[in-house]
Amino acid sequence: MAKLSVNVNKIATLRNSRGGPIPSVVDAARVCVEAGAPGITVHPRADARHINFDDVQALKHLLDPWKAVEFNIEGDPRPDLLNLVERVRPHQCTLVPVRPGEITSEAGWSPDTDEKELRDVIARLRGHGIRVSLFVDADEKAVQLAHRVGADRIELYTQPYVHAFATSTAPLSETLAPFVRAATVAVELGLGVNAGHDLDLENLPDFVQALPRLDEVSIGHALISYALYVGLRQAVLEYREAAGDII
Ligand SMILES: CC(=O)[C@@H](O)[C@H](O)COP(=O)(O)O
Ligand SMILES: NCC(=O)COP(=O)(O)O
Repeated sequence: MAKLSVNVNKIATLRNSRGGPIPSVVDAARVCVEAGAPGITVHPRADARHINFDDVQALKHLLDPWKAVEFNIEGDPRPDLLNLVERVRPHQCTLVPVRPGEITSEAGWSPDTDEKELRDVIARLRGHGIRVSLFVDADEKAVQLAHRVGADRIELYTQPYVHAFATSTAPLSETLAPFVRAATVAVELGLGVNAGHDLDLENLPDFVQALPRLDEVSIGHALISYALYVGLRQAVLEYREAAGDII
């Protein structure tokens, strides 16, 4: 079983497409938590293509009274984002590498990333009581990096699993093996295990079932897209069930 954290980036994408206030990110997040979602995730990118800093502050205000709901802010460790995270004090900050011009996340932190910068950023955020997760590929060396730089958790970048799930003729166990191994190493090192990117109702159950530990899955694009057909409350209920959260 894994806790579902709903990424509401794409609500802001739709909102920004017309330049007005609707749909409301806060109203959408409220529907999610009222449907029992244990977490809300946002990724306020430098270009503010969807979630902006005002959204983050408004979500913090919404979620504060919901003591059982976690707020997760993702992003690259740029100064303005770190200052925002220090002001907002979310439960978790997920550090994600960002490549110029990317449409979406394309990979986790490389195992040969400069450790000092990451270690200093992580110590700064943890000093405020914020749990830090490091976004990594399913690579033992990247998991070991996360441990060396003092992260509390890893977040496994699941797009390679999703792609193989949809296209590969190899046994599913082969597709899952790197993720199982990476999660096993993480547990051995005392790290928590999160996962995310392109997960959906089809590929999620097998992934949740296979890993030795999975604390959280953050899901946005597929869930919000599905909600366009069935409604946001129903989408959250189905995704909670697919994540193994007993409804
Ligand atoms: C880290 C991750 O895989 C997702 O949070 C992704 O970065 C979402 O960003 P977009 O919603 O801009 O695609
Ligand atoms: N960390 C992954 C996330 O927050 C949502 O990714 P996606 O489901 O929008 O691909």
